[in-house]
Amino acid sequence: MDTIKNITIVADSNIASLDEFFNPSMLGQTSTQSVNIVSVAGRDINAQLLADLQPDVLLIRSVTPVGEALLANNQSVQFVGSATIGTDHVDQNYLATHNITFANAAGCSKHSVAQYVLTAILALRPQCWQQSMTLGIIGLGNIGSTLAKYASELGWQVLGYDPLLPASNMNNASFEQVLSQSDVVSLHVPLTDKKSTDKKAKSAKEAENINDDYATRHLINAETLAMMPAQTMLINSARGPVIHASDLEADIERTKRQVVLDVFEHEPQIDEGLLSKLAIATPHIAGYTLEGKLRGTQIIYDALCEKLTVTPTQSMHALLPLNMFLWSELKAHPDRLIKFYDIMQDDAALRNKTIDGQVNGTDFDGLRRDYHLRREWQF
Ligand SMILES: NC(=O)C1=CN([C@@H]2O[C@H](COP(=O)(O)OP(=O)(O)OC[C@H]3O[C@@H](n4cnc5c(N)ncnc54)[C@H](O)[C@@H]3O)[C@@H](O)[C@H]2O)C=CC1
Ligand SMILES: O=C(O)C(=O)[C@H](O)COP(=O)(O)O
Repeated sequence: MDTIKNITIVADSNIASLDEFFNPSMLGQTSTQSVNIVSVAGRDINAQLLADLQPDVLLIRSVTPVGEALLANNQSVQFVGSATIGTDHVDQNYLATHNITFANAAGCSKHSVAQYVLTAILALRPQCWQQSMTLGIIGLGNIGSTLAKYASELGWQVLGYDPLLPASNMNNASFEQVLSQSDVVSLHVPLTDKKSTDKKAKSAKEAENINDDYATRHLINAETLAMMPAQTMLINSARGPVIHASDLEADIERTKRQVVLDVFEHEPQIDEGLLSKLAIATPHIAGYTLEGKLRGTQIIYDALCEKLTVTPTQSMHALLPLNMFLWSELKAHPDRLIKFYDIMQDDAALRNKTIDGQVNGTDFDGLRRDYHLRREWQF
């Protein structure tokens, strides 16, 4: 791609600071070269649009499925960047076999999501500021391990389960132990699927390094929910289909469990039956801080610069206003939580969109598009 004169980029308009990062000067272009950036809603990026625009670069977030259906007739795209941690919407094997470079933004919002989880717990159980409790964490990668650090700052016990990592003082329990012995269980796994007998699908999983003995779709279902005492809170800020939605609804009906969902199995449509039973519900914004989103953009910008063999010159730090949100201050003044993050406001905004027994996809996406990005607390 370093020989391309003019670069055409199709990008999800929900990517933060697109123009500040992806312009001729920041992409090392000379005065005779141009960067044409077309930004559209992520769900509107389709094969026809790519055929019409013939972009060199595709920049997405989590709502654009990328694979054969999108790229079968592609002659132009050489780089796909997803400004997200999750990659379940991208067929990475398809990209690799078609010689298309892929980058995602691993870890970009790990503090933001961990802070979302902490806020949810402390909003629902303020006594946990003073009292020790056991936090169960399923998935101890970037977000799970960051959450564990906050938990230990608060003097909480951590029971962690991650079968793909070595045992450690954090990775210290079985799945059953985490579910049955925790006061709160928080999910931080990627969305992955079970073994396929189809050879092609199997090698795709191998290429993406997914160990499907531990597939996470419907990891939380009627059987696993039954392992959790009724008073155990459940939080999902990973991916909706990690929890079987109708099993969860039946479980809450039976146990009156406190459940916090940022992600939903049938997102972006949310059924009021489930919504009305949740302790906190938010529209997939756990990672939506200014820092989390800008870091996502920075990571894919750096990767594109590498592909273009130019030195990255834009830095998110030049775009960030002063951040006054210090974790040390909040820890010393728990009564300031609402000023750091008013999670109940996000909850109310989602519930207020209920019409005719559901929140529709347009309204759900609108809440995300127009979200006032919060600030990440400095740890
Ligand atoms: N709600 C939101 O706004 C956001 C949601 N996410 C979601 O959070 C997920 C986790 O993010 P990171 O921690 O950064 O990813 P990561 O890749 O750093 O960590 C995921 C961990 O889960 C483990 N894992 C995989 N299968 C497992 C299983 N069956 N049981 C237990 N552990 C398992 C892996 O070994 C890995 O250590 C992402 O894949 C994404 O889907 C990420 C960012 C924002
Ligand atoms: O990074 C991820 O993974 C996420 O879930 C994102 O924060 C979600 O944001 P969108 O990509 O859907 O804007």
